[in-house]
Amino acid sequence: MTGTYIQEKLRPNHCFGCGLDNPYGLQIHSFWEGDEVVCRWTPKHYMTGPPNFLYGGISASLIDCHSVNAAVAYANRQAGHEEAFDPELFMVTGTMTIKYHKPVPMHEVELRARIAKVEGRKYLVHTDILSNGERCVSGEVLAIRIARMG
Ligand SMILES: CCCCCCCC/C=C\CCCCCCCC(=O)SCCNC(=O)CCNC(=O)[C@H](O)C(C)(C)COP(=O)(O)OP(=O)(O)OC[C@H]1O[C@@H](n2cnc3c(N)ncnc32)[C@H](O)[C@@H]1OP(=O)(O)O
Repeated sequence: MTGTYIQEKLRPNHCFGCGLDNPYGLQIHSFWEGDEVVCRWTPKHYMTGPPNFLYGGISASLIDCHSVNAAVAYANRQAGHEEAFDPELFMVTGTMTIKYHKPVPMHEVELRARIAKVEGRKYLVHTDILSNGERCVSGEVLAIRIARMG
């Protein structure tokens, strides 16, 4: 792992997926590994969908927040604000497409995101969810930069 977690640079943040200040949320912790943003995360026992497998909506939430946070980290890196993020650099999800390749077992998963394209305010991010190194879910998220809300 290189550097601290991306979410630590986004506080205060009560977002259900990525807010470290939301004790009821998913509490993802993402970090740079080369040009990819990585997160390792373990489901709670009550997050099942199909018996013994992760609920698909949780997979979508993980991909959503991990991808948007990756885009925010990328934009800050490009702007030279890697250590302390620029509070004006804020993004939301515009569009998200999820493909469920295989059911996700109820143990630790790894998310891997990479920035595929930047066009003006739009950041296209590809993220995979892997279980034991095998791709189970993939997502394409369009993060859109906006003026800071809240
Ligand atoms: C020291 C640092 C401290 C920082 C502290 C921060 C604390 C918190 C930090 C971090 C939290 C991170 C939180 C992560 C959040 C997780 C993900 C979510 O749950 S987000 C919630 C769900 N998403 C929404 O609610 C969006 C709702 N939609 C909107 O607000 C607008 O529609 C918005 C912003 C998406 C676009 O509206 P416009 O008026 O600003 O801009 P227009 O001109 O319409 O679009 C700009 C460009 O984007 C395209 N675009 C717009 N919407 C699109 C869409 N849905 N799909 C595809 N393209 C779209 C347009 O075609 C346009 O492209 P062309 O420039 O012409 O090429």
